[in-house]
Amino acid sequence: MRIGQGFDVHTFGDGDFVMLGGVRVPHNRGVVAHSDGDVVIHALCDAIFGALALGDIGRHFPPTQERWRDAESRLFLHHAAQLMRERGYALGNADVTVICEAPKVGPHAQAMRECLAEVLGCDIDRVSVKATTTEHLGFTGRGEGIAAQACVLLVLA
Ligand SMILES: Nc1ccn([C@@H]2O[C@H](COP(=O)(O)O)[C@@H](O)[C@H]2O)c(=O)n1
Ligand SMILES: C[C@@]1(CO)OP(=O)(O)OP(=O)(O)OC[C@H]1O
Repeated sequence: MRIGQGFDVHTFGDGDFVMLGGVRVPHNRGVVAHSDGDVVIHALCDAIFGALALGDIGRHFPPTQERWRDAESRLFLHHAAQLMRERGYALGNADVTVICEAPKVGPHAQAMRECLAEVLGCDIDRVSVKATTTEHLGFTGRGEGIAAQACVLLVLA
């Protein structure tokens, strides 16, 4: 078994939606990012890369490379899942927490779980998506940005 954790932050910027767990969530801001800025998927990728001791998302998809500009983050997760399988592991479970005052994640959590499970190639009951505010404290509390943290357990396939 291998355990991994990941964390990601993006600043809010111009726009009217944020990508979260592969789902387009309407919001009065967008995010500033090289890719589509999906903090859920970025944290999940880093958790998988961490569990496999394969570095981090920036090593696999350097922000200096034009080819990743506006990229769909589900491509990153697909790659992480492929590396996991190549090394003989399957996803035991993944647990993600989104941290922001808004948008509300709850109404979209099921769609995110469905999308993540599809990209990961696993049953939906292995994937959890939760959310919390920070009670108006800190950068998420001031609505300056959005964060996500993820934990994964990888089991021998
Ligand atoms: N962006 C968010 C934040 C929170 N939720 C849901 O609200 C519950 C209460 O949040 P607190 O920070 O006040 O504990 C939380 O447990 C989530 O169910 C949400 O959907 N989206
Ligand atoms: C995802 C990558 C892709 O170039 O860029 P960003 O979208 O800026 O996201 P970040 O969470 O900063 O991770 C770094 C990069 O790998």
